[in-house]
Amino acid sequence: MKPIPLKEGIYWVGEVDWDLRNFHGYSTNRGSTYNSYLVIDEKITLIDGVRPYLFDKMMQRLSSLIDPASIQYVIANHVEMDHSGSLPLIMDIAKNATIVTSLNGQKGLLAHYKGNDWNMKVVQTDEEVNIGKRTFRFFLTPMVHWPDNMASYLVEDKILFSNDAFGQHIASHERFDDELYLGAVIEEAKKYYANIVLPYSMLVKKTIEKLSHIPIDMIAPGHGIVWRSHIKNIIDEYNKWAANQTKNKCLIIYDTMWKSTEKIAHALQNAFNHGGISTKMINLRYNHLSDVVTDVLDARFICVGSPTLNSNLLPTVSAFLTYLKGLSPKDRIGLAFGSYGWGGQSVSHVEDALKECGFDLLESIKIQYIPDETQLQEIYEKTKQEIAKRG
Ligand SMILES: Cc1cc2nc3c(=O)[nH]c(=O)nc-3n(C[C@H](O)[C@H](O)[C@H](O)COP(=O)(O)O)c2cc1C
Repeated sequence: MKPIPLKEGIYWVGEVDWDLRNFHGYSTNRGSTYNSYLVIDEKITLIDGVRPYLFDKMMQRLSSLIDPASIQYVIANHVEMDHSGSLPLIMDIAKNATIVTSLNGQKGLLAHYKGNDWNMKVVQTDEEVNIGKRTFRFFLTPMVHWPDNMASYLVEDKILFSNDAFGQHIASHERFDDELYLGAVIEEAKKYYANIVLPYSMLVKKTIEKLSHIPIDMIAPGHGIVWRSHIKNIIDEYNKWAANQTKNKCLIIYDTMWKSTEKIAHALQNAFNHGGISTKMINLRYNHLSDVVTDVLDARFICVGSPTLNSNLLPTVSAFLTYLKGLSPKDRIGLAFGSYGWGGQSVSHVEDALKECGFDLLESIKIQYIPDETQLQEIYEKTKQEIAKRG
């Protein structure tokens, strides 16, 4: 349980969660970490914490460096329990410590951990707190992704403790971006952005703009690896995602009971391919929602298909549409399709959901029972024309 130095006197003291595979419904195939950082100065400062079941391991790391009772500041960048869950345990040990947080952080922490009488210092954007040789400057980042979020910048060492921003769910022995395969780290950062940050892209843009004025040697997020060699790469990616830059890529997302809807899906695939658009077939029975929305992040076309089941959608498609609406990606081109037997309500349900997302819709495709070769050819021709109209 060794602490890992970031710079002199600054250590990662978090914990790796090797077994985590589901994080409030987000599939974390590579596990995760909860990153807590310790700054040893005149006033010993702890930044964020771990989930309570990992507290003892975190304490072992801390205790190898300092007496945990001597912690004077605990910076709470975010109220969510993966970072704050061990705060009551820390405050029981560091009885004289002051929690440094945003105003919404204070409200959120007191609403989570009721009945506590902690010393708390509320900070604003650009406010500074001196801890000896070093100074923390705070940047409030409300709604990236909770109202309480903030980032803490260690001025002299040029380290940005960004909490959820720039994070990735990766469990690894390695702690830095240059110690792992960069493509995999960016892919996990993309998944994190799509599932957690996407609805708040406008605010992300503003945050990046604000941060562009400060020199940064390291970005130390709340999950995953610390950025020190590829800071420009991750900021460039964040800029693209926040600007909603899509590729000429089409997702054909569906489920099917007897493969009729799947036949339509393949006819659509051929039409998009003919238009020079790369396609990805995503059967919701075999793909996790959090992976599907990772693809949504940079796809221009989103086709969604469901057969009619009991006058409604297949539950997998329904769940996907609910998740998609919540994440609200903007400026996509959508298409609803599906097979039915008699009422055929599924396609209009998909259409309604895609309209609610604000997508520009291509003409929907609805086929009774099994599409034959003529119908599939018609779907192909019609979709080709629709795509051509969009340029
Ligand atoms: C359990 C069950 C319930 C169904 N309910 C409806 C329905 O309410 N309305 C309807 O139009 N078709 C209904 N169907 C018919 C299917 O939509 C139809 O068989 C369709 O072709 C299936 O498409 P798929 O092969 O893509 O699953 C139902 C089929 C099943 C198996």
